[in-house]
Amino acid sequence: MDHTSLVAAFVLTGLEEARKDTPRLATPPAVHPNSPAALFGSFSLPSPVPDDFATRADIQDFHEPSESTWKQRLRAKDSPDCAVFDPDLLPAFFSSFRAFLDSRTDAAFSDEITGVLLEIIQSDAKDYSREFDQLHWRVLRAQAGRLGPLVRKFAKLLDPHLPESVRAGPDTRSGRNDHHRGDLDPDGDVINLETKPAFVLSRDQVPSAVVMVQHPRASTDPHGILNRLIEAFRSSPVQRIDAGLKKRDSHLYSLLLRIAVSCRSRSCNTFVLFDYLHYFIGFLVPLDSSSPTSSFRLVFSALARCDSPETPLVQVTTALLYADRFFGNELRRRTDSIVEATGLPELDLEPVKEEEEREDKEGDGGPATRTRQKLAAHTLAPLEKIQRFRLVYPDGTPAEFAPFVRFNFLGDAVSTVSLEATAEVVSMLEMDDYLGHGATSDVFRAYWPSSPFAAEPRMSFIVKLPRNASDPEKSADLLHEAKLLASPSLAEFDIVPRLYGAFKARLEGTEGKEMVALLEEDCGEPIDWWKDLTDEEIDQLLEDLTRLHVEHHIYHEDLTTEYSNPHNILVSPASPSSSSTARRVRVIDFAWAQDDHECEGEEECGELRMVRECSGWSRGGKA
Ligand SMILES: Nc1ncnc2c1ncn2[C@@H]1O[C@H](COP(=O)(O)OP(=O)(O)OP(=O)(O)O)[C@@H](O)[C@H]1O
Repeated sequence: MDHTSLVAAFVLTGLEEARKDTPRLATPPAVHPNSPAALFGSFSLPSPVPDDFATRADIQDFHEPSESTWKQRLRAKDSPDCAVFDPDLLPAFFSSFRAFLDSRTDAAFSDEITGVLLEIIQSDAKDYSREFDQLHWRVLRAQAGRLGPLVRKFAKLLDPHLPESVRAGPDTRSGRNDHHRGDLDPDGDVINLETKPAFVLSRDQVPSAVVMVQHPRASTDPHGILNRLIEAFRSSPVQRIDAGLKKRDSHLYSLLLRIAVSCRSRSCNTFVLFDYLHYFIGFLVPLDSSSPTSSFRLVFSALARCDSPETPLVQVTTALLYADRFFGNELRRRTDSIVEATGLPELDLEPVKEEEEREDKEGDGGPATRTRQKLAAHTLAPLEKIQRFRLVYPDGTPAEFAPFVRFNFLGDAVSTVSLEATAEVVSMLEMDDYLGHGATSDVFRAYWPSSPFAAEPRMSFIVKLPRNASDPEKSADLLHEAKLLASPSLAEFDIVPRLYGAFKARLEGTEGKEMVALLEEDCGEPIDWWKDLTDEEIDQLLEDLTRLHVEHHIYHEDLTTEYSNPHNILVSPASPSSSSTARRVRVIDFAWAQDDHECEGEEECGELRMVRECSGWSRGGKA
């Protein structure tokens, strides 16, 4: 078998078949570092950077011992100073990788691998090249899953041919190379960041984060976030990531910080940013390379299509695994020359500081609490009064759904309310991050006021839509959740999200079918493990859950995954209405909850016992 057909056989018939047929690849590494576990961290991307993300001024006090509140903050050294746009970075990076491959003794093999891989990519690209608007974003999201296996295949083909010194090899660690909040970094600092990039590629414990932009028109619309990224750098290829940028375009600001958090929380300096169709490749470059604690610049390339034969995404992604070996110096040189030629804009934090001080003086509690209290009162109250809304993507494009209309769900059945147009004002609610889904709903974070360009800070809330718009059962499950959350006794119980309203929209092209949407309070981020809660928080949670059972007769049914992970327990910073600085632990997702539970008490009740046992194991682990 010649080499080309060998490679083709390997790819087409799978690893096991190829192992049988080929003596040259007969002994692939037993444990490959680019295993699926390493490739797929998670496909959800909860925003790691809340909208009230600390400014650089706030970051300075991060190390204060009184800092007991859980906050997702960048430490000063993690915060990129500025972003540098290098349109030629991608081709330069790719050709450098190709030159590296070509310098191997069996130079021809890189072409053969490229050929086989390109074929696969381009067959995938046939789907992508269909009219974009015909592709539902859910389909695109599912297709993004193909990238991981492609990269894995490519890395497997490549690795055995590389010289020992750069080979990923069998000994390197497989699995996610994540740091968890509370771990210590190499400098002994507590890591206080939790993010979920799309997945993390890991080689020799050097990871690369792949950050997915969960928005269907991020790069296809002129005002999509990726195009806005390019637009922002059109006049100057160097931009400060500061309060000025936050004011001009808060989405862009959050995106750049999110990239930095995704990378830095995994001690990783390389990333791919993509939205299924287009991608950027980028790096965090230390300002002072001699000091590992120096702050960083974010450097990224121009937008490239995923199916481009020039720079196939899968090869570029794989190349990131080897980037540190041959691209570091060149990258620094390029960055420095752009920054020198352009000059670094001045950092201007004064107006923001003044604003914050004014707010602090007016409030009652600690600074963070007062700000939120004020914001909550001013910005989220109108949500409860909205009668009709349309969903809008961050670029202003209306989502495909008809306007939603508030309805009295405590009295009405789903399909009987009139949705005829009225002269009432239709609010535009802007979806932002796609937070994820369960069996029932797709969940988005949204902001109020909705304009990304508004000067005032915005508050987030949650939009829950049924997973399958035309399935009446999903809408009925959401309605069930709404009824529970709105019941007078539960509405005041802080452990559950506040419901701002239930709405419905008529589905076009269906015989009178309607879908339900819920607007809920944003309860923060899900915890990964029980050990993410302190002992005091677990005690409080157990007490609250017992109240939920005994006083409110609610049996949640879905508190944990089948592996006992607490996926419906969320944490958020301190309550806006309390002077306490403790973070809040909340329970979400009442779509399947029973509301007629006669609880036999914590000794006998299955759900209470299960939570006590699972959280108890984690306490045992801590001790
Ligand atoms: N109120 C909220 N605040 C913050 N994030 C939320 C909120 N509600 C949902 N989410 C996010 O959305 C994800 C999916 O939500 P949820 O579990 O409610 O979906 P579901 O379809 O109702 O679940 P299930 O399959 O259990 O019925 C959650 O894991 C969480 O990340």
